Amino acid sequence: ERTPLQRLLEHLLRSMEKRDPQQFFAWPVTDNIAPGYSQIITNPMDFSTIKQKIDDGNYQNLNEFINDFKLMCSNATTYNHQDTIYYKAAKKLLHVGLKMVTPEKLRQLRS
Ligand SMILES: NC(=O)c1ccc2nc(N)sc2c1
Repeated sequence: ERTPLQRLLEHLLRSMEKRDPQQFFAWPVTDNIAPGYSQIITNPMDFSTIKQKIDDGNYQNLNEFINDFKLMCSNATTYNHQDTIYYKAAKKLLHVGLKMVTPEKLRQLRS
């Protein structure tokens, strides 16, 4: 059975995933597609891992979820050069995702 927090996080995750249509952030990045990734990025994160953590009841609050979202985006801006589609997508996704969790947006969800 879903706790209220799990239901909120599932909703936010689905909304964030919709803003990643190319699925750059859907799965863990492999060294095959991104040479040297595992040496450069010490704390990988992706939407499928976030989903599993929600399902496992791993997040104690909204901020822990937001921190993983920020980590996912910052990993992409760390590994990928500024002129890549991945870097640009990460910047946009971060901005859009954080707008979803403003107090105003959260209040609309509660009512
Ligand atoms: N999330 C990422 O940083 C990411 C995703 C996909 C991808 N595909 C490549 N060829 S490099 C790369 C990086």
